[in-house]
Amino acid sequence: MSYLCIVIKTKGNINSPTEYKMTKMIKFTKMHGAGNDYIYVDTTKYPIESPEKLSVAWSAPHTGIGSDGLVLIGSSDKADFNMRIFNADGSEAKMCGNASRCIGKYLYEYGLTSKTAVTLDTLSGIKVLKLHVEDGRVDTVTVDMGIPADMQEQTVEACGRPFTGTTVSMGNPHLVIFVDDIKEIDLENIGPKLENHPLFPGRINVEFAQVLENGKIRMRVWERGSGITQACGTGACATAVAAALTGRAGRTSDIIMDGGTLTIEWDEKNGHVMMTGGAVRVFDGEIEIR
Ligand SMILES: N[C@@H](CCC[C@H](N)C(=O)O)C(=O)O
Repeated sequence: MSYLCIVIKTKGNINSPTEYKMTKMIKFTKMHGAGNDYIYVDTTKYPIESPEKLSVAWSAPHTGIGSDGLVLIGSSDKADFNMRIFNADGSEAKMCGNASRCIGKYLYEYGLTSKTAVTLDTLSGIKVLKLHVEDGRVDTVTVDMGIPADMQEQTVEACGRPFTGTTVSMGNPHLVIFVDDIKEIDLENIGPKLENHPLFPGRINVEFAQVLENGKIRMRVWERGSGITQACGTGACATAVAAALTGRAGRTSDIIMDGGTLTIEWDEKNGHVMMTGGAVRVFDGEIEIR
């Protein structure tokens, strides 16, 4: 089977062409985890040269495919597979919780692995994915997200008012702010101000959270490089960690986001954060690169 179609168009004399135009067809899969949607490309079959630019172009809702960013699946000499994640603005992040679950589903259901424990090489280290399979399909995935770091209380001003939150790194940086009523938060305006606050020179992901009853936490996220998304896996982990650290919750929380819920357990013994949730394939497609 041929996966790559290359069309070379020439202008002028064939012996001294003045311009070559190469068109490549790239097969991709659109997937989401709790509504956090990315375009997935298997780069072992479709190598990609400028993922930063393609992430911007393909993520655009009207002129592209429409997504929160681009995820590249590749091979690794340290783990079973490799993941690279690009936000909708083309910036590369070190880790993505929702994408790691979707990759687990992709690998198993497209026959790239028959393992149900898969290791994934990311810029934030090797993550272990445990696939929960039902009737040959990956229903949910548990990811060992590692040990949270850089936890600190911070007060930051935005839109003329102070916000006190907890910073948590889950490989990528988060600022988690607990509020009494999440509906009162104007995330569209406050989010970008906090993301780009001078206190965070590398920019930051921002989560607003409200504690509900029975270990449930309602959270909304403004993602660095992508804006408001329906969910953030690393953000859900950061929220659960911040809630436990500040005595607002125990070691296990259900984080309810706009697009779905993730269960987060912060293991008391080894300090690792375990994230469990679904992964959904939306459609397969083909797109041309010129
Ligand atoms: N949506 C992701 C995180 C993606 C990267 C983030 N925007 C960053 O720049 O750090 C998740 O599910 O974790």
